[in-house]
Amino acid sequence: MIAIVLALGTLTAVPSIVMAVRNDMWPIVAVDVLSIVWLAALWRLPRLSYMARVVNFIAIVVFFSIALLVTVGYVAQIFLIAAPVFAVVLLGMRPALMAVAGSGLVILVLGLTGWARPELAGFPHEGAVAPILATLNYLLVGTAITVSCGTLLQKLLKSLDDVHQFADSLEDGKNALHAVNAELRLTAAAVAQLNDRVIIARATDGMDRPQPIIFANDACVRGTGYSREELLGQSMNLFVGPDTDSAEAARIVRAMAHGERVSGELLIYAKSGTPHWIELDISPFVDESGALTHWVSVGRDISERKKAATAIHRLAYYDVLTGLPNRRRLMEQLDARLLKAGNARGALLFIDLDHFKYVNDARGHAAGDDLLRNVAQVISRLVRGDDIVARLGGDEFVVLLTGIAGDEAAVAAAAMARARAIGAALAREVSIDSNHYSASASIGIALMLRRDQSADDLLREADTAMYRAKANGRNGVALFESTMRAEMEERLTLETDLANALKRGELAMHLQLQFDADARPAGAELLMRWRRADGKMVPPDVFIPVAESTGLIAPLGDWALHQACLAWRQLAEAGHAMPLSVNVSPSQFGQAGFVGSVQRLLSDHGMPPDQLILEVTEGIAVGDRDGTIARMRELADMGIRFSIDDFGTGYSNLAYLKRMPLYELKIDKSFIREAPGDADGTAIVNSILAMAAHLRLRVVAEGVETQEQAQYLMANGAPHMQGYLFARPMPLADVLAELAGLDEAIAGGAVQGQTA
Ligand SMILES: Nc1nc2c(ncn2[C@@H]2O[C@H](COP(=O)(O)OP(=O)(O)OP(=O)(O)O)[C@@H](O)[C@H]2O)c(=O)[nH]1
Repeated sequence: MIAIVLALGTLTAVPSIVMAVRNDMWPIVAVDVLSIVWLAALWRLPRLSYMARVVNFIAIVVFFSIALLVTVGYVAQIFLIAAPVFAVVLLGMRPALMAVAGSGLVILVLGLTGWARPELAGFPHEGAVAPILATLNYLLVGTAITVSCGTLLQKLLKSLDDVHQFADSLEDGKNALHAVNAELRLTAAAVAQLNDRVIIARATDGMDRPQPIIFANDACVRGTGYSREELLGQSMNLFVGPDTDSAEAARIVRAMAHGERVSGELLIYAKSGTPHWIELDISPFVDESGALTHWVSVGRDISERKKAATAIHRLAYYDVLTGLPNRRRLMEQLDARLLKAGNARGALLFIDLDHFKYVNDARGHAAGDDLLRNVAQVISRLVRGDDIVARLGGDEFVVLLTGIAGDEAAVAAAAMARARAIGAALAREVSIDSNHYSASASIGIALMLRRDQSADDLLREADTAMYRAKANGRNGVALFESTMRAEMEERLTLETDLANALKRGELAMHLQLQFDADARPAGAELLMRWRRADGKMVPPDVFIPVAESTGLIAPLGDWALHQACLAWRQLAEAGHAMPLSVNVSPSQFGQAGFVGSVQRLLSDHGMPPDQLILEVTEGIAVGDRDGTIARMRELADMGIRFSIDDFGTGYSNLAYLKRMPLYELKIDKSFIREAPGDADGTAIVNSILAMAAHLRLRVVAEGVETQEQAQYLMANGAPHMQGYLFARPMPLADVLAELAGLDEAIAGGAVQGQTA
């Protein structure tokens, strides 16, 4: 502003100075020059503060005005008004009003002193009236102009302020919009990146009309195989396929029709037609007025979870080897059938392969498995419609025949015919891995006749009939008859009684001495005896299979080992320490911790490991052969010895036998019984003895009952002998007495006579 005033001032000052010089008005020249120089100085001194510049500037204006008033006359008073105007602009209202008052005072003083007298028409030239009136006029107009300027300026500033504020708020709004925009982009990016499938569909009136998809994220595009363009505008029904559960889909649509959030699991289809399971959550989206505008569907692929659940279900309900329903599934299905059967007739067939363990022994477990799979297929091919085939375990299969019409006799006849057909089909030779097999089976039949028959009853009846078929010589069919019920109940009682026999102390351990070629006691086999509470003895060949089938064999086996340790101590204390043989069943041997528990027992009782002989059967290596052999080696490394019991009755795989750390073979009594009279029996015994010699194994011949048998054995390898000829199984006390008697006899030299 100073520059402008300086320029304008210089512009007007030049003609003024020229005129003043021409007319010799040198004070005017001085005033003009001084004002211009002052202004120029002010312009060129930028380091002056704002206030100093303003005060100097207003001072120049006042000086210039006063000088003009004095030199030119009262007419120059107009210049004085510039001071408050500049003041109001540059300093504000209050300094401006002070400037008005100050310049009014200047006019009054100049007027009264006569330096610049106002000439007012009608008023005397002299006196104070004209200066006072002129001053008042000036004050009035000056104040009006100053206040107007000030107010105008304030309004202007306020407006400017408002404009600024508005601009600021506009800026804030813009920033906020940017933030919202960024957030939206972030959310969209996050949704796009989600592994869950997100679909947004526009809600249209009525679920019968399609709800068009307006958004589908990348996961949805990837998972369904449709491009985004193919998805947009389509209805979510696009994913429904032939195996989609229509009831579940309808439930979801119903909930949507009510505007409700809904979740569920659905089998949906990709564009390629591949089905997969989706866990869905569909939520309604409403606008501010509460109106439903969109559906947001979030889906997660749960195919893997479903697959795992199906696998778990299969494991729980189906047999892994054959794929047939297992016992649990069979029992559930049986229960369900019996419930809704009403008067419908049916029959349950219990099929057990004959001597299946020979296949395992002779051809190996894998061949046994193949045969079981083949049996499953053969039986499955022979059933119809609603019939059920299941594998109970081992070599046991069950068939439920349904829909048989007629009275009891007709149902029985039909069931017998079907059972025989199955038996005949199984007997047909099959070739597995270039080996030929044919299976024979014993089949028991129970008829569904009574309404009160439970699944357990039916199965037990069929099982009992199957036992009868086995007892009748195997490879046959037997129908359950009410007379067998007593037998079945007897078996049931046997199971429960056996479970209690140990606790009640009904079991006893007898020892049967074994003799060497010089007829000296060389060891003893421990044999379990069970006298029931009613005093009746139960033979081991009756209760041992029961113990095996019920799992009681494990605690019984532990008990037997414990008894062996106790017996050995007593024998040793009586001066007759000798190796004791204990039978171990495959299931007991296969128990985790068996090795450790044997080791503990021996050390607890101070029995040397080489005094314990574990008698196992050839079937011990069925299943995990390598594991069994490794376990045998572990025990053998401790010093424990192994004997193969009933040798010759199974189809032993000699290659495996050779890998076992064996000490002894026991020739089964059935072969000894036939020697030396029967040529076949004798040949078998001879070859076992030769093989044992070849393998450097000790041999014990079981069941030696006659002098002829003993002499024959003495003449053919002279194995150890066990049998009634020498000693019967007896309680330990009797054995101790017998041994004491033998000692005396040997001392008396009478032993020769006994063995001659
Ligand atoms: N290969 C194979 N064998 C099995 C399986 N489960 C059980 N076994 C064997 O199947 C055999 C069943 O034998 P049992 O039914 O008791 O006796 P068996 O030899 O068939 O004789 P009988 O039934 O008296 O005619 C046992 O030796 C088991 O070890 C399996 O999954 N695979």
